[in-house]
Amino acid sequence: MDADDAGTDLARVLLTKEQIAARVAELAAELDRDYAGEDVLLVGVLKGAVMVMADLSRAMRIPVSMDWMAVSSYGSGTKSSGVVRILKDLDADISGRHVLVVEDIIDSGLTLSWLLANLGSRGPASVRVCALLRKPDAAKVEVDVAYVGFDIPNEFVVGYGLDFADRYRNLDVVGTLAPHVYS
Ligand SMILES: O=P(O)(O)OC[C@H]1O[C@H](OP(=O)(O)OP(=O)(O)O)[C@H](O)[C@@H]1O
Ligand code: HPA
Ligand SMILES: [Mg+2]
Repeated sequence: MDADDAGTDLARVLLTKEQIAARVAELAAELDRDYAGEDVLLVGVLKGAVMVMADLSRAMRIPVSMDWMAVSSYGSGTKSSGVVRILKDLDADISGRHVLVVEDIIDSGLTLSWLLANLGSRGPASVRVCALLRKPDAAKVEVDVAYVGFDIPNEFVVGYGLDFADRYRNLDVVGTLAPHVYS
């Protein structure tokens, strides 16, 4: 689905599919350099990270493994509840492995800070984060994100994996939602 298909539901397109693809390719090249020769496990955080995981992993040239976790803090609203639940845990044992958490967005940082503590307690060789989007002005906790695609304004966004009430994930751009959709 593109911005035209979304019609008046989108207030503004923040990132076009070309901008997203170009930045994902740059991040992949950086990861190829930093993890060359290492055993790296990409951990995608469902469901939002599906698109960036698919595109980032395919743009990488080094071999990787992939696993998934499902945690949810937003439910169907536009505000983080701050309460993180594990809906699906990793299949892999990460002890001694280099873990790269792949996220669509760091908003308040609450989800990630909880996740990093949780993964860190499992004895990995390293844990780093790659997030397509980050909202610097929304941070409630500081989390160290090694790889960031774009810093964006503190507005609720949808597309490229990001949802509102489980919709708009299949939008090929990232944009802000018109108020009539959620009010
Ligand atoms: O920094 P935070 O304020 O914690 O927000 C970021 C998290 O919120 C979203 O997940 P969500 O709970 O909406 O689940 P979903 O990916 O299945 O939509 C997003 O994918 C991140 O995981
Ligand atoms: O801006 C957002 N949009 C969609 N999902 C989100 N989860 C955290 N922030 C956002
Ligand atoms: Mg969501």
